[in-house]
Amino acid sequence: MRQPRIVRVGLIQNSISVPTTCHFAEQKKAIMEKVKLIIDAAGASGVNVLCLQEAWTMPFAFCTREKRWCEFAEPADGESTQFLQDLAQKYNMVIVSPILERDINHGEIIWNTVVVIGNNGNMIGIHRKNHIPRVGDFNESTYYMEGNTGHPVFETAYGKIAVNICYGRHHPLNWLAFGLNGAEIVFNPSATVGELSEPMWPIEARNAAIANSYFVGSINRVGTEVFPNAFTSGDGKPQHADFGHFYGSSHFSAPDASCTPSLSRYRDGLMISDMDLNLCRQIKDKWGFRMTARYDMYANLLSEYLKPDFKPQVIADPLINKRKA
Ligand SMILES: NC(=O)NCCC(=O)O
Repeated sequence: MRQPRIVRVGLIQNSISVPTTCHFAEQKKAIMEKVKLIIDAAGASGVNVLCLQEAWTMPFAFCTREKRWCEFAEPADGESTQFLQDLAQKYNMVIVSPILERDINHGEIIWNTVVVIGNNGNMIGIHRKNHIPRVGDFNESTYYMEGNTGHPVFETAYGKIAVNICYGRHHPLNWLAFGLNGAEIVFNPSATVGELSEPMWPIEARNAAIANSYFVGSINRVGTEVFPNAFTSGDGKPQHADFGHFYGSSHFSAPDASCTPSLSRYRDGLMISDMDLNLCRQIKDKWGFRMTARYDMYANLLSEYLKPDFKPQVIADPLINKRKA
């Protein structure tokens, strides 16, 4: 009986614009100029909520473990947020902006953060990446720690949104927590390469959308970023100067298990999809996942598991070694 709640949602994937050897200010400016054109296209298309890719203002330099890339970090209300605030207001659009944050009020430490900008150009709030990868060349723990902002859901003019940043998509409890807080759309801005994660990419977000009865917007950058100094992955293989290929393939998943086609593996792109947020409740009513979830049972297991004297509940076959030859 409710009126449809149609929201037009956009995802932007892009490569960097100039080589990583250029002056940092030039690199950032070039990316901002390129992304502005795509945001303008989203605005002209009537997008209501738009999400950019992880650390969109910079090359994904964390593989290098060189600290000079921290130069790209900026306060949550800094240059890129101010740049996007104007565009959010101009296009009456919510913009989700993942950046490298420098927290000037807390010792200038660095976080992997998303800034949520309302359609009036106001800053609604921030969220910091909960799970930090230590896999292959993704040595991000060199730069920032696990986030301290929990699982906020941002109530915007167009719906309740949340952001599960990149590696957090491998953690089902992270997806769950955004759902428990009432998210209707969860964005997953990412930076990941084909050799590492491509077989997982079409599965994890889609599973999360089904299990949590919400929409998911998955974004990955595109291209191969070559860095000035070679680095190793600590796996005995030769040193190298790039991560491999960021495979794009941004797409949406819906709570009814449907999904859109993906953007290109190679080119910049803007994915736009209209979604009726009523589907979240309709699927909850149909499947009853929340109702049947037995959260009390799992809360109990988790609290037992955290105790130092926890013993796994394993029932061994008493005849396990008794088989005659
Ligand atoms: N940026 C990031 O967290 N990448 C980790 C690699 C992955 O999760 O696929």
